[in-house]
Amino acid sequence: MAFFSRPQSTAVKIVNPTEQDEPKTAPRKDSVQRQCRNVMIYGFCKFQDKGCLFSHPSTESPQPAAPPSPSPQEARTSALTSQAVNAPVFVPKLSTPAPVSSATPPPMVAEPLPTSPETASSPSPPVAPEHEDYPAHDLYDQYAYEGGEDMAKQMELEPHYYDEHQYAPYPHEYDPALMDHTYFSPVPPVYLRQPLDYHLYTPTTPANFVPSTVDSHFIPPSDDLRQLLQKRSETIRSMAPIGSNLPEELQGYHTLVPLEPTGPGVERRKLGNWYSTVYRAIRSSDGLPYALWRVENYRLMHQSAFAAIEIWSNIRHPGIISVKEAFTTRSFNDNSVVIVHAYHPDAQSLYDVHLKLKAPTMQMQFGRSAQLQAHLPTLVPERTIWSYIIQLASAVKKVHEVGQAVRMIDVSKVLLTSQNRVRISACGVIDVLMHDTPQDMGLLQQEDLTMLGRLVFALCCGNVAASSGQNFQKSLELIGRNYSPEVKNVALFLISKGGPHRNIDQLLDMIRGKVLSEMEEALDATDRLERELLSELENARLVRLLCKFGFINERPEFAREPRWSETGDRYILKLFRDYVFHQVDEHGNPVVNLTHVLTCLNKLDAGTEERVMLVSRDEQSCLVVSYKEIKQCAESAFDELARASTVNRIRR
Ligand SMILES: Nc1ncnc2c1ncn2[C@@H]1O[C@H](COP(=O)(O)OP(=O)(O)OP(=O)(O)O)[C@@H](O)[C@H]1O
Repeated sequence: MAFFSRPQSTAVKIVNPTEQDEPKTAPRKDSVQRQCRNVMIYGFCKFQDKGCLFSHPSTESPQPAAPPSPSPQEARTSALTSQAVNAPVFVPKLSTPAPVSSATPPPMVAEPLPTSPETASSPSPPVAPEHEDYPAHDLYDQYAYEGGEDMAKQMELEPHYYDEHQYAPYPHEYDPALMDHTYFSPVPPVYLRQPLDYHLYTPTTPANFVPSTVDSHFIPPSDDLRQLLQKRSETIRSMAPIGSNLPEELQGYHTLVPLEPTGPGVERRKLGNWYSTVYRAIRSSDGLPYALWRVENYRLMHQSAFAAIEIWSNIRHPGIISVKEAFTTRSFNDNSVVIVHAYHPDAQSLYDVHLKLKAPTMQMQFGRSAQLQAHLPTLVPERTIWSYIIQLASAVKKVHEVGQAVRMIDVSKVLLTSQNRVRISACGVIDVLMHDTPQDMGLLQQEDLTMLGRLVFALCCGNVAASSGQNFQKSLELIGRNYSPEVKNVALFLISKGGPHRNIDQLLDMIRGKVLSEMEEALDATDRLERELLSELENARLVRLLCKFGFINERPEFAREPRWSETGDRYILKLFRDYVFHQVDEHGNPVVNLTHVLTCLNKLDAGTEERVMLVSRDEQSCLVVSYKEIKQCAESAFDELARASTVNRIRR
């Protein structure tokens, strides 16, 4: 089969329009040509001879007789008339209303006009509001809006133009009885909702407003973001090295993978008096990955040790890695305690990112001096330092608010989980390990601030021990040289022994100005992600469509069904499938054109009127059908299938 192009539409010659062809432009709606609203409502205008500027048809009778069979426009006018019998007299608003005399009672509304029984009883159809039907008091604004400023000005200059008593009939309160119910319909209007044209992709915000190629503070350029997410998916699926010798099952978790190097020869640091290892494992009940903190050789004597875990499991904050649960286990052939946290694939500690000496990768390129330089950690930019301070301060604030202390804010325990996004890990671990050592919570919270100060020193100076005794002065000078005085102040405030008055709120007050720009970046990130999401929105729709096609096409039970045979109505689905996926070019080579497939599927989903020529495999017959017809056919085939699947389930 050859690749068919879409049937061409008939060519239409484009010529300059002649004068006769040109549409007659409607005469400008000047106020003088506009019919007076009083005439429309009441059939006459009492100001006709008193200077009313609107047009008044030369009719003798102020009460026009109802026409025998009204045209739609007339019917509408009669409906309006029937509703307007109690309406107040139309009085254009003046900017300086004349005072109302209290002595003379204001004239009341016009007498109800006799209406034809037909128009009086029949409910009026919902009518879209038009300018003419707006309440009279909006008319002044209407003129100004439509460009009738001259008229409006004229009205303004003639304050005595109207009878001053005419102002009173207007009630100050909103009277529903006076409402034009064609406008404020008590019954919700019925709309015929048209489906979206899915073949037209939803436009996103203009690229220069939310640029996706720019490396913003929290979100890398779109391509990198996708790579990053792909890499994370891959990380989640990675396997443990062979010979890891890990338990197959651990209290409802399986497929353990160590997240740090283990085994003989690996240098290990202790957490307090204990060694710890972090694993990733899949939870059987939900199939999701979690980070398991295992503290080795720890014999837990009392269940009360887990009291803090309950508190931690209720803390939700974007700067804290959530705690799920904790348990003891002997599956590692020892007494281990395991604390389960949320897992963030490819997370790296701040130590690994900023402080760890990097391998000398540039040796070949730049020689020995470059090699030595390559070992040195690079200076962390001030913007990044502020971002970390703000995020961590916000996390600390949350923890202190619930009467808890973080107890572990360290470059090795703060993880970078995505671009410039940090989270405190290992929460609850120290609480479990030290559960039998009573501690003053106020002091622990003070210690949190000091630990945050040490972290700031370490990051600014590229040295874990930057805030320790002998390094302190030199580190302070270094911070003063490389960072703004505000960073230095914050670092000093945090590290100083401030006494019980030093608290997280004071820190937040100090960094208030920086929080604003952080928030802007965060909102920018939300916009960026929303835009990315929007561009992926159509994927799910197309997958669903393809799945439907997969379900209905080539089912063995349809092989002898007359409806799917060459004379059956479902035959077009077979041919359409060939048209979309099985085309060959004029040399008989398969056409593998994703754009063609997507275009066809989108048009099918939209059910467009566009026609397509479908040719049988033997090229003996061809059908010209619209996408709309194919869609109807596909939907009815799928509905039948879906119904059959339910029936069988019920029978079983
Ligand atoms: N919740 C988590 N999600 C994803 N990865 C994590 C999580 N918690 C820890 N990790 C990973 O596990 C690694 C080991 O964590 P750990 O706290 O033991 O760090 P470390 O650098 O080995 O510190 P230490 O030397 O004190 O043990 C971290 O570097 C981090 O990459």
